[in-house]
Amino acid sequence: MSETMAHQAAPQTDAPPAVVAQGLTKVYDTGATAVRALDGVDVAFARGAFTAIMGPSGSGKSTLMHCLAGLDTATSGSVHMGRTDITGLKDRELTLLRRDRIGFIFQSFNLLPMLTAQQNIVLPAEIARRKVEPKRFERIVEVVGLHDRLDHLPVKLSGGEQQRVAVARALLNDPEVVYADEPTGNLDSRSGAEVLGFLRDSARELEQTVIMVTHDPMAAAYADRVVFLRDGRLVDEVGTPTAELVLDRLVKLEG
Ligand SMILES: Nc1ncnc2c1ncn2[C@@H]1O[C@H](COP(=O)(O)OP(=O)(O)OP(=O)(O)O)[C@@H](O)[C@H]1O
Repeated sequence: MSETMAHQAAPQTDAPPAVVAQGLTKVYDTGATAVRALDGVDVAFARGAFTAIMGPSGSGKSTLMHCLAGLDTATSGSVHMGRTDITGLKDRELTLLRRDRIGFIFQSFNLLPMLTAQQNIVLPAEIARRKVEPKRFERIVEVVGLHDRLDHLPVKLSGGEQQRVAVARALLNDPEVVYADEPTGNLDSRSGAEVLGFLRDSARELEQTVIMVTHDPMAAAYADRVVFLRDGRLVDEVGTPTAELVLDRLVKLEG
């Protein structure tokens, strides 16, 4: 999807971006030396857009994602989700924010082995005592193509199918943002392409905001926009990325 289309897909209101970080700084105090993992990051993520975060190893990608998603707290600066300033929230409030407003997809799928695909998909809703809308469930299962796999345990599913279950689980609650951390890191290239296609479709068709950390230029090419970190700073970005363009920028950053 072109950047223009991504912007057209956004609702025509004066709603703020899905996520905004301002002056985001994270210092890890490891005793002898302090590591400045994030050094004043300003970035906004549009609603309904699929954005990839890239950068050399150690540039701060995971730290940025963890601070944006309320999994870690910043040393200074702020993170807004919509109109909510999440910076000052207490642990309990952050837990509820993650449960009710965010979907997560991890490299390692994180499915419960004793539950079927369907049970895994609806588990977060059940824990939160939230009613699952049958239409929404059907739609999501259709998008990720899992109809004939719903009764299977994870061990009976391929890696790609397991990650599709994780994608469905993340999307079911219609979260404001889905964070994906190297979602294709454990998949072969065909299964990876499928999962990335679903993430792209969920942004296009469901207006789902998706923010993904990846090392892989091919994966980043599925996004509407790629932002680049180096030494904890946002140093570049590309709209309407291709794998070649992303690789070119990465090589420049690492050089
Ligand atoms: N818990 C921690 N304690 C101390 N330093 C940390 C901690 N977590 C991360 N760091 C440091 O912060 C910097 C950024 O790390 P981060 O994991 O965010 O980078 P990254 O871009 O995700 O790296 P990679 O691509 O290798 O996963 C690195 O120098 C790292 O060593």
